[in-house]
Amino acid sequence: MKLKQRVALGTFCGIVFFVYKWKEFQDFDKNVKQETFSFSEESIVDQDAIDAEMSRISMNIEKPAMKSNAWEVAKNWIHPRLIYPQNHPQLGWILNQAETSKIKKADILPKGTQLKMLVYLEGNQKAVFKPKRYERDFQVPGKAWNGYDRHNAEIASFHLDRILNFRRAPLVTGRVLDFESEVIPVAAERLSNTFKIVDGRKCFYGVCYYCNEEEYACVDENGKMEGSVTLWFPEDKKLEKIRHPYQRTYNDEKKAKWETDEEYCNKYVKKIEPYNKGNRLLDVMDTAVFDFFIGNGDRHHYEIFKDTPDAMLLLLDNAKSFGNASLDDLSILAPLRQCCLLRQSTYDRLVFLRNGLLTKLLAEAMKNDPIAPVLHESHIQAIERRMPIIFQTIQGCVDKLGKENVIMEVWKGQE
Ligand SMILES: Nc1ncnc2c1ncn2[C@@H]1O[C@H](COP(=O)(O)OP(=O)(O)OP(=O)(O)O)[C@@H](O)[C@H]1O
Ligand SMILES: [Mn+2]
Repeated sequence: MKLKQRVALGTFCGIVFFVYKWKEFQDFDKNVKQETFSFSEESIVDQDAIDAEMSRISMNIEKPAMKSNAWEVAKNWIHPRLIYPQNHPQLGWILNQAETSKIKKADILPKGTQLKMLVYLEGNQKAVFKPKRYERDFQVPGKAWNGYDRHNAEIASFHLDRILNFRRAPLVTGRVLDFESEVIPVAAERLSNTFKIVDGRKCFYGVCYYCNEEEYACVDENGKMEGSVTLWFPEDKKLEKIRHPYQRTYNDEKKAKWETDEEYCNKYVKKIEPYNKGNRLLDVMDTAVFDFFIGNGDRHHYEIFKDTPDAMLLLLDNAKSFGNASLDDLSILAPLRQCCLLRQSTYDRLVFLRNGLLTKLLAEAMKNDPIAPVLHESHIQAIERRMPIIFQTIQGCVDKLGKENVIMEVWKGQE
């Protein structure tokens, strides 16, 4: 062989070898990716699924062709593990009824620590009215449980419950009351005993644990009082209050067990009923995700339907959320980080909703609420910012324990 031919052959073999090795390297890379399971993979955008979801979430106030009244429909929706069905085209109508029905009686609701009223709507439906205390752009300083209740947070959280498809929150709408004509004439004496006039405006301070004469809600310059209306559960659905296993001490000097021991869940929570197997602990995980999105650090207790087998953890009382949009309180995610469990359907849902769809749906859901815009833009941005933090937390668990030990539809308990 001549020198030129030898060089040509050598170069050719070199190229073949390089291409072979390069391909091998790429395949290796692919294998590694498949094995380690990473959230950075692009999710497939299914436009039909997105359109279907947009129409599921959008609200139509027209009365559907049916005989029953709105309260009956809402009552019949309730199941031990769901408050309303996945498809609920009647919701807009039901909430519109809650917004417009005549108030037959307004009373105090002495339960709880926060200012509110109990109203009786025409057609025998009770509802909780939480009044507006802050302007939308006000950022509540301090911790994720500080400040007064936020009526708009109650509304936004309900719609988030729909979008995440948890369906464990009672139905909520905004409502603007004309205090003079809608409340005063029907106020129970114990409520009107808490009425006062401040700077020429009608106000009430109610009866509750923290209620007092100096902390009141007032009408605006037009005599209107904005608030949220939460439909009361049917009387036969009695509630049982349960201490949350990740309850806070609300005391900087005193840490709760879960704050000092990352093994708290494995050592204690996973071993005791009702968390040792089944749905409850997975409900607690869903709630941690939910509360982290909304910035609620105040779930000291939760409620379930009493005497109900496999009862859901109700997402009742979400008013201490959407306070400070710049605060991402990671301690709210502690249950997820420590227990390292997540329902498969919740995980799938989060994958579907990331990359902006969640807040798009939320905007669609709330755009026609009577008190729209429900949330200040900063809170919408906060929700988007919190999504990748949730995924990082899940990824941390999966890296440690493997996907099959973290993400599951049913939890069978510790071996
Ligand atoms: N929609 C509802 N249906 C039935 N019961 C309800 C409803 N809303 C509230 N309640 C009952 O009233 C109690 C107080 O309501 P809520 O938790 O909203 O008030 P709160 O003042 O924020 O309470 P807390 O200070 O404990 O956080 C609840 O624990 C529950 O038992
Ligand atoms: Mn509360």
